[in-house]
Amino acid sequence: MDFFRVQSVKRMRELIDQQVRRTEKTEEVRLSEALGRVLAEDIKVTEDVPSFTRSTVDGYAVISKDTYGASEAMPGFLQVIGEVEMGEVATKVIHSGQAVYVPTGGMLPEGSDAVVMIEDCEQVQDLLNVTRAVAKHENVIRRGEDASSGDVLLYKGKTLRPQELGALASLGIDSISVVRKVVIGYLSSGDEIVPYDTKELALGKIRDVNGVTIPALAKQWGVDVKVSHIASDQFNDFYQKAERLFQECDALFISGGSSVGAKDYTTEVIESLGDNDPGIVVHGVAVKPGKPTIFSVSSRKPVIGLPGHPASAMIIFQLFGKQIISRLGGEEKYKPVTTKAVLSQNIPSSPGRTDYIRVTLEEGTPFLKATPALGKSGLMKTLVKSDGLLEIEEKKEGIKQGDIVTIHYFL
Ligand SMILES: Nc1nc2c(c(=O)[nH]1)N[C@H]1C(S)=C(S)[C@@H](COP(=O)(O)OP(=O)(O)OC[C@H]3O[C@@H](n4cnc5c(N)ncnc54)[C@H](O)[C@@H]3O)O[C@H]1N2
Ligand code: MOO
Repeated sequence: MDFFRVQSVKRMRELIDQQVRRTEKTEEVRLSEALGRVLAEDIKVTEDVPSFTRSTVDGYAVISKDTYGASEAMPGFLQVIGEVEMGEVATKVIHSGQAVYVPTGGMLPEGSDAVVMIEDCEQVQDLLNVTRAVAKHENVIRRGEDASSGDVLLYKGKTLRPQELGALASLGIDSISVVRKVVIGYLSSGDEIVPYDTKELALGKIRDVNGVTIPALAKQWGVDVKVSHIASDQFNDFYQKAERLFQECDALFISGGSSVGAKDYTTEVIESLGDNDPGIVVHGVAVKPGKPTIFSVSSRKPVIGLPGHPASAMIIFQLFGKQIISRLGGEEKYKPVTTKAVLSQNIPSSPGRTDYIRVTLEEGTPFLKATPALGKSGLMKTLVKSDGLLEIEEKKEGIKQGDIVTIHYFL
């Protein structure tokens, strides 16, 4: 087999970062539709949040200095001059020696700079016995403390999580510019592959598994996927199906034929799409499983040839497909979701390639326990059993029972 442009995993990642550019297209979305989307603009703060200084507790607004030295043994005395209603403007002005009752979230009256909790004082008619001193700004959120007019609240490239949506809501922002959703194309190839809903399977045929796993993974990442009918091992049929998807999508993923068998047209088809500039950048990655991976860029679109074996296809899509999609979607930095675990048995490995071992995770203290789900890359059962992938670096000859390892979750 002639893998003429084999690269390490690290180099493959660098090449993806270099070659794959964010889709320039943006769209306006309502806040209620913006979860998981990537901001296409910086969001400037145009008003102070909160717009008034608020209490964080039920208590009495005071001038902090008036409480200095107050204790259980030696309470301080203040005069209560009124109370603030929730949601209303505080109209009273506090002078030295005075206090005003405020509920949690209520506005602090002018002149006050802290709040004494009701647990730390006792009101007898209009006299307040304060048994604990408060520092300046204790138990309050100051005007503009959350967001101050003129600041940048969120930068372009930020993926919007519930907390970012909450921050936007606090500013009253309902319409934002986000990077248009990435649309990927997926195509299974091979004369032996038949639609997965085929009831009577002819001998020699197998059901299309990758046509289900790869689009499902992509959907889990919030990507729109167009799935083509399976391409046969005939150049024209294969090319036409690939070309249609290539035109309609931001990136194309093809499974099968990435190796170099006699009837494998994948390379030829990939080279026929678009301007083929720079064309195939990588053919073969020093990785197990998934060595016969193809990475091409044509007419500024990435095209990936995934190895046909279902575990290899899923693992390669997880490793590099996720990175490509994150870059197309304009995310500031691709962050794999990982956890530490302690290994339950020795695993040998050959130096010179990165191994990805499927593992099952079990509870454990202080680390989760990782047990390899070993098996051939054509088998589904090891994937079904596993929770994530364990990476064995290129230079290592294996890892030992008891080693602390990093696991990439299947996401
Ligand atoms: N002589 C060599 N042969 C192979 C080598 C090698 O180094 N020397 N590498 C092997 C490795 S590693 C892999 S991985 C496969 C990759 O082959 P292809 O990407 O060309 O894929 P196919 O040959 O088309 O398929 C491989 C295998 O997977 C099944 N398959 C394909 N598509 C699907 C699908 N959509 N759903 C389910 N299963 C699928 C296919 O029937 C084959 O059994 O090459 C090795 N060969
Ligand atoms: O390395 Mo291949 O991807 O056996 O399965």
